[in-house]
Amino acid sequence: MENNIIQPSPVEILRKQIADENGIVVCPGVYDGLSARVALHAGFKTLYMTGSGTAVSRLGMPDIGLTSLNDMKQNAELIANLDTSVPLIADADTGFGGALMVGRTVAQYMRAGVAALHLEDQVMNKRCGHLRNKELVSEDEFLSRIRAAVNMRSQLSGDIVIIARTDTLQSLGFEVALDRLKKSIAIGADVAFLEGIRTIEQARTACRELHPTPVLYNMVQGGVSPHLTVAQAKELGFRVIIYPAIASRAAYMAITKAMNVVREKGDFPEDTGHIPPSEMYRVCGLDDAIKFDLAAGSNTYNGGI
Ligand SMILES: C[C@](O)(C(=O)O)[C@H](CC(=O)O)C(=O)O
Repeated sequence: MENNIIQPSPVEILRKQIADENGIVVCPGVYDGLSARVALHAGFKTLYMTGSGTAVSRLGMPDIGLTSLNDMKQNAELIANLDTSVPLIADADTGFGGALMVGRTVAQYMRAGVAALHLEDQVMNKRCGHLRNKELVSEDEFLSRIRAAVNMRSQLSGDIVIIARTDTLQSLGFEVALDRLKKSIAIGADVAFLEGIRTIEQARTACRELHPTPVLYNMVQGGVSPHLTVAQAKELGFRVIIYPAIASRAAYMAITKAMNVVREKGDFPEDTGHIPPSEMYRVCGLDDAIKFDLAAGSNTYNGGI
């Protein structure tokens, strides 16, 4: 029976994607069920759950350390399970506390079906990596976060890709940042994430120095890092590229426009999105839901919708 075929787990799929030295894993940032569905419908093979998008969408608050483990884990679980053949890389901020708390975070992300998570070295009162005046924890504290993640992974049966992110470049410089990433890799981190890269030269050097460990590029629109295409990032040596703000910015701009049109014109003209409701429901899995219902012998949707 079709359902008995053992599918590779999301983390197995991701490990294979990342292991391809000639490829680059392209991950659009998504922040909720709809943005994830649209990305899946567009054909992306890996997704990224943005903490920033989670903060603005779930809390209506900025990315300044307000999302809790529960907010992030619930969002990640929802997104990761829409299509388990497409792995999810999820933001885990600082891990939300000391070593024990980081361990809980890793365990909960693993149980939620998340394929990879990233942990950073900002203080708990963190902020978006592309803002000014970030505060950092000591190297020892950061490494204890990574060690806690690695230890929890080996304690549980299962797997998760651990991505070490450092925010030190802004205030402590390139050498310190690279050193923290190298030490994280020595402890067991699988992927390196140098936040806030400023120049192409830094990008190239980081990929070269950290090789063969895969390095992730954070392509934030309007952020501090150089604008790179997928092809350019690949050429520089990156093996993963995330577009964290792609969906949240698009939604923000489109919603703003639609709200202003209705408020100003007292009307909602055709060009502001007249699609039948079923179009969006289809992208959100309507056909599969109907198929499942019919196969169960229910006749709820026999007459169509
Ligand atoms: C990657 C990131 O952590 C995120 O939350 O998506 C943010 C991106 C953003 O704020 O757009 C970051 O700190 O770089």
